[in-house]
Amino acid sequence: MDSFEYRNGRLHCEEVLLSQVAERFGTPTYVYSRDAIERAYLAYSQALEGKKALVCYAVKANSNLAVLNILARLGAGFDIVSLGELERVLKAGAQPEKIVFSGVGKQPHEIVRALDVGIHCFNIESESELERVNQVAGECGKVADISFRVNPDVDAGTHPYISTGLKENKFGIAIAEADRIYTHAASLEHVHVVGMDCHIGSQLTEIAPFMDALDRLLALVDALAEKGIIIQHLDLGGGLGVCYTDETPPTPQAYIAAVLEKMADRDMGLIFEPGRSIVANAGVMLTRVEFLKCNEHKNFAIIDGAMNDLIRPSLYSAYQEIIPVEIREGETQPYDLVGPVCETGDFLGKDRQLNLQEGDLLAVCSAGAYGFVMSSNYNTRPRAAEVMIDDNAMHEIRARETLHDLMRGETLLPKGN
Ligand SMILES: Cc1ncc(COP(=O)(O)O)c(C=O)c1O
Ligand SMILES: N[C@@H](CCCC[NH3+])C(=O)O
Repeated sequence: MDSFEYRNGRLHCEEVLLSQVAERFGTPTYVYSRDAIERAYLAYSQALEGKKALVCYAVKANSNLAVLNILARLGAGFDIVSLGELERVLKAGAQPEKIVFSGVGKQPHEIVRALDVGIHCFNIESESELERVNQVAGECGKVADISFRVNPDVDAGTHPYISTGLKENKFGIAIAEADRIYTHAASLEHVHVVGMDCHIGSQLTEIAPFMDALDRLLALVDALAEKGIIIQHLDLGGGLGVCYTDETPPTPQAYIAAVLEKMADRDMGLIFEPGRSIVANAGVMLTRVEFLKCNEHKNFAIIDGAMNDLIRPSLYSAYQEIIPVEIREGETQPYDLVGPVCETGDFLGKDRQLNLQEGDLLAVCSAGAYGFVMSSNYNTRPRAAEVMIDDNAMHEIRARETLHDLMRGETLLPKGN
């Protein structure tokens, strides 16, 4: 969160006071720092300089067009999981040959469009999907470059909902089956095997599980090479964790150095698909205290941001720091920070030591990843605004939804029957 700092007790992003952002755009509002996004991306791309490598930002973490455009300008590739994400990255200026298409359920029309624009490759997650890509490519008179997402069965040591590389998870093809499936794919006419990928989970704070997975993939690469199936690139997915509170994840530099060491002098391309580690700490969500409500058991601060705006605390019991936009001296008390949504699970933080008054502004930290993108209209609440701080200026990069937006596309039944 080094782009957000206190000066004289007031929280700033660069020279911009966050209280001014709230005044101008209201709350809840997501605020991102262009500088922080750029620095996080460059940590990856510079560590890979001179290598045959692509950094494909995982769009699902934050798909705002302005965010994507910042990354596209730096030459980033993109990891997409839907047609919607594909259209967004194209609009934001992505180079199609730097796009990889992940996800367990690609639909025929999505495959057609991806073939049309000429993406780098499809990360295929099952045999049925292989058949579908082969068939659709045939119908289009094309050959699709493909990679298989191999499930290496390693424990990423992260939250069970965001752990993806165990054999009980729905993702990828089982490593034990990979040899047979690759061999079959090599015999198909409309796919061309170019890569191998894996993604073992998100918010990993240790290098070891990545290295475990890499060892297993490299053994498979070697076994396939003996059969004449040459893997040109390895895609190690995303998953590098960030500091939300006191975690000490490896830096992208340390992680990449460990990967490069293991790759030694193999002549293979590398792809990384970082999401969270590019954007999480480049953003905060501003919210205002509406009411303080205290009883003999609890102090509640009812805030105007809720689980529909930021679902990570409710969904994963995720911890995100919540800090005052203006520090007030004096005694703190433990508060549960709860939103206006009609669910007991609607909280952004519990037992937080704060000195609060009604009307105070708070910043929920590390909200740049899996924040706005996972928001919803539950309780018919408009989705928040998004603002980018760029060169000491604030830019509204998405307006808060209006009442009109909240009913868009719906119709009443015709009268009569
Ligand atoms: C296939 C794939 N790639 C990349 C990512 C991005 O992960 P992270 O945001 O943890 O870097 C994800 C999400 O976990 C994913 O499922
Ligand atoms: N949405 C999750 C991460 C999921 C990663 C997507 N594969 C989070 O907020 O931590």
